[in-house]
Amino acid sequence: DTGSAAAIPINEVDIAYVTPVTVGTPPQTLMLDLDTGSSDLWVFSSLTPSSQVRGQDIYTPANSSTSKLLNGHTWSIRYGDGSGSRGTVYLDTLAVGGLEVKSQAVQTAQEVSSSFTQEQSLDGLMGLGFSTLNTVRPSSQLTFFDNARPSLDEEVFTADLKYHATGSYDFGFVDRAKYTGNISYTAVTESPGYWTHSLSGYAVGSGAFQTTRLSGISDTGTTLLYLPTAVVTAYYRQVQGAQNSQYYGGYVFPCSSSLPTFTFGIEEARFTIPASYINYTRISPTSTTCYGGLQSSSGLGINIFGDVALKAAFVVFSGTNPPRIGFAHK
Ligand SMILES: Cc1c(C=O)c(-c2nnc3c4c(C[n+]5cc6c(C)n(C)c(C)c6c(Cl)n5)n(C)c(C)c4cnn23)c(C)n1C
Repeated sequence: DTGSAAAIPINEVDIAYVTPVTVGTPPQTLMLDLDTGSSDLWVFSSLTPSSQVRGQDIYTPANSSTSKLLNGHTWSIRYGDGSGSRGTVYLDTLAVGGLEVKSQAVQTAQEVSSSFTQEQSLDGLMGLGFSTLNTVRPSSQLTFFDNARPSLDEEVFTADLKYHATGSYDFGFVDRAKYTGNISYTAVTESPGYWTHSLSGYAVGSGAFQTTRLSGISDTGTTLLYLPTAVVTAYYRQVQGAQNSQYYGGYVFPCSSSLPTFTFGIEEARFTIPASYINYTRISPTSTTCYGGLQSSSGLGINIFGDVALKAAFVVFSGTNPPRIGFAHK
């Protein structure tokens, strides 16, 4: 089996991407953020207090003939930006891009933090991390990818996220039409449940490539690219008027400044992030100060290769044993 679905940016700066997912019988369509940095599949639902729902589509288990309450099971998750949600669990049929799983744990939110309520175009998340990270208790549940594995033609899913455009997620196959050249693979460690791997180094603009292994997680659910302070200061040193603002919580610069590209290595391969991806957004609609798409990971305890980096490549998440991750040009 295979599946293929769109990855649609939810706003004009690609702050997150959503993918149509059908749940239940008859199918209820929700727009979920496929997130390789977590492993819970949770949705706005008929159990979410109406005061916390503002325009989202909801999943109503009572309207699905195939829904089954997973008795006595609850979940609670906290994300890197401080947002969170919690609730109960149903099992139901769920499909992404024509790929169906019969008995997927669908975590129904009974409480969501305000940042989720405020984001009307996001109806929940589909975690595509390793199932060890799943927060359902007393027994943890499998991700959609882990449930689909036995029926997949190939134990992979791929992410083709695009800059200011709709990309795609494919399950069970690597679409030769979506990339050029070869795929450069590197080892993944499942600790502690993220797609953790290393970069072989980096370069700022046309500068020399710095060979240094940088460990981090490829996380489709994180907007920006977070790297060590040494790397980030080397980058913004090349940007007129850039400063690390306590007020804005990161590197900002005059929107008129010209930015260098940023290149990262996957083993011998090199991927260059265009300057436009790093000139992320104005700090407010009328401001002439812009916020960088490359920020420091100090304080996070981990480097995060978020969408700013991932959209510069075609990425293969391979669930083989041992797992590996591949990057190709597109
Ligand atoms: C350690 C870490 C992160 C780890 O991942 C992280 C981060 N970066 N994007 C996101 C997240 C997103 C993507 N995302 C980011 C958004 C921002 C910054 N804003 C203002 C809005 C409205 C957003 C939406 Cl709707 N969506 N989502 C949906 C979730 C649940 C995230 C959780 N964390 N997160 C940050 C900012 N930090 C410091």
